[in-house]
Amino acid sequence: MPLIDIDALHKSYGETEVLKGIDLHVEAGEVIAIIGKSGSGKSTLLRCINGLETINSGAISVGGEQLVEDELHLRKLRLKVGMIFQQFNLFPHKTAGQNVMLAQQVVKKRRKAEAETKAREVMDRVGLGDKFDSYPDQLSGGQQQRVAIARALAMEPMALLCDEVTSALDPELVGEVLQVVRALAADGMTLLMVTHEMAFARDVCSRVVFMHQGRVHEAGPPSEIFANPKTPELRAFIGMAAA
Ligand SMILES: Nc1ncnc2c1ncn2[C@@H]1O[C@H](COP(=O)(O)OP(=O)(O)OP(=O)(O)O)[C@@H](O)[C@H]1O
Repeated sequence: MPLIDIDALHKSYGETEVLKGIDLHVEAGEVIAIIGKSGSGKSTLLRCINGLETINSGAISVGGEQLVEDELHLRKLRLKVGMIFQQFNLFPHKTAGQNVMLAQQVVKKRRKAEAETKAREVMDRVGLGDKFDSYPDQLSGGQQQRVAIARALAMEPMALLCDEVTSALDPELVGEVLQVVRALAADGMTLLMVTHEMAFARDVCSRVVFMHQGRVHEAGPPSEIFANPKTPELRAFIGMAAA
């Protein structure tokens, strides 16, 4: 059974249907890039998987458990998938380490010592072992985003959803964050990432999903999607992205 199973997902905001029947099945260990024009529904799809948005119809399950919209269930589901956003959303008055410890203590009810051990382990994993006691404003944007990744990893999610995690960064800081994501992929983490980094999608992802007007318009391995796009919409998008 796929780790993330999405069937006939529909999502509207008011009268506007943003997701028009999405089917997507993600196996454990897959690294999927979601690409498409602004407004095609990419972020909304991730937010639905994480239970941040209610859905109108269809079904989403993670780890074999179906998303149903009662609060307790949604909270459990959010624990199974981590999400990383364009903005890092760190608490400015807490150190990097405390930021990584906090959700563990509040949500997972870990004791302080246990949360700290885990926080040190994941800070090491993102290459920031020496920044445990630094405050966010003492860190670069790339380092802050790596703290946000560490914070998600500390919750031991079954999959990570990444929503344009490099878009807010200065160009010279993009590489270090992608390097961390690349290492997670190599370690077997299941990743679903909305990205504008086409070279990264081509090199690292096992599958590329092209969204257009609320639907999965074309999907396949990067070799096919980039070298042999079948639809005019994908051809136009790739042409635009390369420009
Ligand atoms: N909370 C909301 N209320 C109303 N409309 C929304 C809301 N969030 C998104 N939308 C609309 O839904 C559509 C899809 O938005 P979404 O952010 O999912 O697209 P996207 O493909 O991720 O775009 P981008 O690349 O610009 O982030 C857009 O037309 C957007 O204006």
